[in-house]
Amino acid sequence: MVRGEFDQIARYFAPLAAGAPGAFGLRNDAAVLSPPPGEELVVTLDTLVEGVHFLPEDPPDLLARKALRVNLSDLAAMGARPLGYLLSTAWSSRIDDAWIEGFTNGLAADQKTFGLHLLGGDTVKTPGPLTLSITAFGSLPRGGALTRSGAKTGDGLYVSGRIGDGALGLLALRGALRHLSLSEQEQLEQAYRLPEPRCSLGPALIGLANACLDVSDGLLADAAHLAEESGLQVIIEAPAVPLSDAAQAALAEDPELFTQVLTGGDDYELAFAIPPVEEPKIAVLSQELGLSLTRVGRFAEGAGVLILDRGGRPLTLEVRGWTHF
Ligand SMILES: Nc1ncnc2c1ncn2[C@@H]1O[C@H](COP(=O)(O)OP(=O)(O)OP(=O)(O)O)[C@@H](O)[C@H]1O
Ligand SMILES: Cc1ncc(C[n+]2csc(CCOP(=O)(O)O)c2C)c(N)n1
Ligand SMILES: [Mg+2]
Ligand SMILES: [Mg+2]
Ligand SMILES: [Mg+2]
Repeated sequence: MVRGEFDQIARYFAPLAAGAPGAFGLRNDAAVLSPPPGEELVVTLDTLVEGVHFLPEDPPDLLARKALRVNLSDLAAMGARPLGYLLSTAWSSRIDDAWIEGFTNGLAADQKTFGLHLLGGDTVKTPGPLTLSITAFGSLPRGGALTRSGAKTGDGLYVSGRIGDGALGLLALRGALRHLSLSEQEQLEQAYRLPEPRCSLGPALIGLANACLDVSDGLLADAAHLAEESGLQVIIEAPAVPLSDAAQAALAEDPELFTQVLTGGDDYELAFAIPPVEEPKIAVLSQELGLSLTRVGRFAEGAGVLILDRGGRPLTLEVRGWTHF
């Protein structure tokens, strides 16, 4: 069964807005939102399209959480803490009430985890693929935003967590990593379906990092964005790229998969530039957050991205990351 549009909003979406007074119970034309005193708003939007960003069989609760999390990752990349979000859903013909219930249960769980509420949105039906769009709002101390453009020569390039699990997870879901154990495949699939936005790390990097972004298109492509915006070259040491045990097992069987690790995307880790004087603080922060923060390279005079193998020789890769066109 599928409820009518307004019935759906009242039944499934209004409860998600109950904690946000400015959302008026989703019974008005727009929401009212103010950042905390002394802070400024940070806004971002990402869209997920079935077949492009997720698989038709992805469970609705995980998909909802991924849609929210990719946006939280962009807020974290700027150093912002989440405040709230708008949700646009274009339901395809296969979506029924049970599916929507799973979807909104996923949102409810992550609202709790990350401390934000639904503020409003839009519900439409589409003859095309299921399409979800979230606009997330966050805030940070006035003037504190991290950007992609501040890296300096000699800064270290760091990444959070592990790189490549998301991209390998998609391969696992497509049946391309059958040589791995079931638990290794599941670990990678989980990384693809439910990324971990680094919401505590981002704000902690204000005053430490000279530049920051989140890795969504692939480490090479996104490191190249940092380099370009900062007017520098970025040099990445391939052996330093942090890999999970499951990813290492995948690479042991097929070293060619390293290209996927570097360019496949779906990581939602932060990549950031740290000046040498601040580098000792990164180990402390890593301890405090219980999150590995790994130096994978450095910024130098020049342009573009250079990736070096174990012997310091440049690797040549045809692709750098995901692009839609
Ligand atoms: N259609 C658009 N209209 C206006 N701004 C856009 C549009 N598409 C992208 N942008 C802006 O371009 C910049 C880069 O967007 P992009 O989507 O590549 O970054 P991202 O969200 O960090 O990456 P990803 O989409 O892979 O998660 C952002 O500032 C974004 O707001
Ligand atoms: C089914 C399926 N096929 C391929 C991919 C890989 N992929 C798609 S978009 C994107 C970059 C981020 O998106 P955007 O830049 O649009 O925010 C990546 C890495 C996927 N996630 N699911
Ligand atoms: Mg985007
Ligand atoms: Mg981003
Ligand atoms: Mg994004």
